[in-house]
Amino acid sequence: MKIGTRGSKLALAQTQTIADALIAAGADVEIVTIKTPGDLSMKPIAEIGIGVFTSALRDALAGGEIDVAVHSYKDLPTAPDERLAMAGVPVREDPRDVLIARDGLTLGELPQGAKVGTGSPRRAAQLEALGFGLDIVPIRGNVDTRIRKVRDGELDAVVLARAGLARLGRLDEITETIDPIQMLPCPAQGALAVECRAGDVDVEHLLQSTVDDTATRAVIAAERAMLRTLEAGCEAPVGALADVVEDLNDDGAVVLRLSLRGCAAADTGEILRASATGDLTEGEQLGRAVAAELLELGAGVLSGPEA
Ligand SMILES: NCc1[nH]cc(CCC(=O)O)c1CC(=O)O
Repeated sequence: MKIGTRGSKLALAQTQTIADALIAAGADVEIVTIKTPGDLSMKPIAEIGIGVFTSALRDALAGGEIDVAVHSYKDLPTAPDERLAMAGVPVREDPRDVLIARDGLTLGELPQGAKVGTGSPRRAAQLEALGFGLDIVPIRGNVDTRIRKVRDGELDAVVLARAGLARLGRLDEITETIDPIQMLPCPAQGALAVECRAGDVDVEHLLQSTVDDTATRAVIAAERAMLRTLEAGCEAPVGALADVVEDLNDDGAVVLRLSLRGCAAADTGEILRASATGDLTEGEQLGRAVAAELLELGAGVLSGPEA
């Protein structure tokens, strides 16, 4: 079974976890790396286009060059690919964003005018809205490159996904895990998407029984439905975080519910927020409802070009 992945250190680390699970289940696997336009160009993501990290992998999968594709879920476009099946959504890593700053500093301790690197409009919009007077510097590149800009003194700090650092064994370099009250992560951040060809039922069943997690599917469904309703891509200034929470029903019994918080930047720079809870099985409806509230608050103005 050929498992396709991007060739970055992070992509290889996350693909290895899937390969290990399949090997443990008795499968014979080989990892195949595929170059994507997102790896070959250092232009801002918005200029390269949608699916820059995922389209080449999906084409290789549909064309039979590989049998399984492992993606960072948040890099996938919101439109489904009818050629493929989403066969596995493994337990996700901590979805929060983190700060890596010089001298062990936290966001609140950075001086006014401190240079904070991020290429993400979502992170930039939420950092600006904190009102700390930070100087947001657009950057791209892999995790190593971004952290090096802090070590070299070019930047005071960078904001990254905690999940990427966890997978690379670099959690000890974090100077603050940012509270979702200050910054909501990208929808599906920290989650993986494992696809096979539609109709390849043996592979689909194997993935479902080895790497799939029902609770993760529920939270991802809510976050992604919100994003899809806002017609925004992974580079849009949209944050979302769903959690499975305990609640009491009318009889006083404990039930599991889905809680979703979302935010979107208005063109004024103001961050609009909405949240709701719903049934565990109704992530889609919950996501659409929170998106509808954000649109009503004025988020419609940002559903322009996505990338
Ligand atoms: N935007 C690039 C990207 N795509 C996936 C991750 C790793 C985190 C994840 O798996 O969600 C990253 C790096 C980052 O945002 O710091």
